[in-house]
Amino acid sequence: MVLAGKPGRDDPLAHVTAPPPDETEEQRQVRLMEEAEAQRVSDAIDYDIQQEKAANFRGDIIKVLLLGQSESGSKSTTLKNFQLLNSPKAFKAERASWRAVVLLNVVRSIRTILEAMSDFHDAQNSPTLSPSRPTTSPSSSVSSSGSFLRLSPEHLKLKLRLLPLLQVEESLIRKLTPPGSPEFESTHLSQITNLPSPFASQNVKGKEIAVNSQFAWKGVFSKVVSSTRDSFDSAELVDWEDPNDPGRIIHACSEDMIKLWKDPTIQKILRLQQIRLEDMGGFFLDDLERVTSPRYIPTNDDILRARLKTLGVSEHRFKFKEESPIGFGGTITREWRVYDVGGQRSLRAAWAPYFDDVNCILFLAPISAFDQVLEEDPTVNRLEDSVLLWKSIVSNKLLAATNIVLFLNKTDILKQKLQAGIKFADHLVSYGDRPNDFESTSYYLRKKFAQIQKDKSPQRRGFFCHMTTVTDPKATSMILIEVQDTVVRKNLAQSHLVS
Ligand SMILES: Nc1nc2c(ncn2[C@@H]2O[C@H](COP(=O)(O)OP(=O)(O)OP(=O)(O)O)[C@@H](O)[C@H]2O)c(=O)[nH]1
Ligand SMILES: [Mg+2]
Repeated sequence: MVLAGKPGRDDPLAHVTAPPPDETEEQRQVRLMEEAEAQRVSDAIDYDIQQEKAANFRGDIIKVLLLGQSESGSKSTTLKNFQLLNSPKAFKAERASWRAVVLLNVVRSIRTILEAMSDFHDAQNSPTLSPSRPTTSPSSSVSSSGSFLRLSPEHLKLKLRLLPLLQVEESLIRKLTPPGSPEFESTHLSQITNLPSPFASQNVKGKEIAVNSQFAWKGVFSKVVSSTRDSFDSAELVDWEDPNDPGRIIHACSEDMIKLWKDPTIQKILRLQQIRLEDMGGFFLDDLERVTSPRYIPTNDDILRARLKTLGVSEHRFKFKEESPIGFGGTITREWRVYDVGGQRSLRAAWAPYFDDVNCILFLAPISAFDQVLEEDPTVNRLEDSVLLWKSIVSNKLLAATNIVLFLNKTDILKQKLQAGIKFADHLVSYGDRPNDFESTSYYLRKKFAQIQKDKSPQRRGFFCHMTTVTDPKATSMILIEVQDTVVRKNLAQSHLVS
């Protein structure tokens, strides 16, 4: 039968959206009200999208994407610097929430030492056992100074006394990543307490807690206190009387932790196994007395040094006032949207959807990582990974007109490593016999990144590069102000070009 021509019949959705044939007057009124409300919501969304497009076009909204490998030193730390610079009050209000992360970082460092002691002990006692770290071997019990290394009964007692910390770690992680949260599967360490020896578990080694910034982890350790007072002190959020507060056990273990970290034999064992805790994110072992004290609240510096791996992508908005470019002495407010992403290889596919409308990419390359390998793939050198990532970002056609600012970061650690005698050329053969100092190595890297950008960019773009230590808030704030300035100027120039 031919139905064409009958009103509504040639619209395939007509019968789906049509009112039910037996609709009462009352039902009709309800339906019409619901339809009107749905239309209102839809119009409001359309309006918001239009407004945002217009604001984007005028340069009122500036979108910044932070990119770089995991622990690049770093995206989340740079974001914290943005927060510190543009909304210091909000940053201060969150200080107490970071206490759990600092304590977790402390416990993780101690676990690394305990595992190194176990490896060393096992390798010493069973010459046939394949040591879990490449540099540990029975013969490695002779230190570089030639003296014979041995763990004493006192060391083993110390280790036993520190065991409760492993349960603290587990309970901190459980609170930060409750079952059902996306992070739970990737980070939980529940096996650790079920094992006869907590150090026997190979699969927890190197596991690091990751938290999706969307998840409200900052609230999980807090008392419920609501306050809009300006003088609000985030210490009020901590329930200091809570008998289950993880800080209590950590405080009780404080003296033993200090003893362990300062012990010369332990230091030598760590060196033999090439473990440099002081170069890793979240290093607080030199501040144990302070960070494990009762009623400890992290300082701004502590928060910048705290390490919490990112999963997913999160957006952070800041209002930023600046002088009007037209020169009437007034100010204009711009909104900055900063996107922090997880840098681990498996998470990089999530970056692409952000490429088509960001105004600026801040690319972070940890240049201190020249002698390290990726946690997710130990066959890949971390500096090489950063270089390859840089190549793929600068050559990406979607990003051809996007401003890219490069931070060659962790310069403090690079300096320390070179001073400690670690040879740059041993890991980068092309470096040849140039001097093993900071000036030469950083100059070499700067040139290398610049050359790649020049060769691979689909169209000409300026090379904006900063040598950074983003855990230094003062120096970083100056750099960020400069970056903000450059991006605004470039953005204005671009919008004039298109208008
Ligand atoms: N010493 C030193 N430490 C740094 C520097 N930059 C970052 N860090 C530390 O390195 C660790 C890792 O930094 P994050 O900002 O968490 O790294 P990320 O790039 O966000 O890493 P993912 O979330 O895994 O992608 C943190 O503990 C930082 O405090 C630096 O310039 N010097
Ligand atoms: Mg991060």
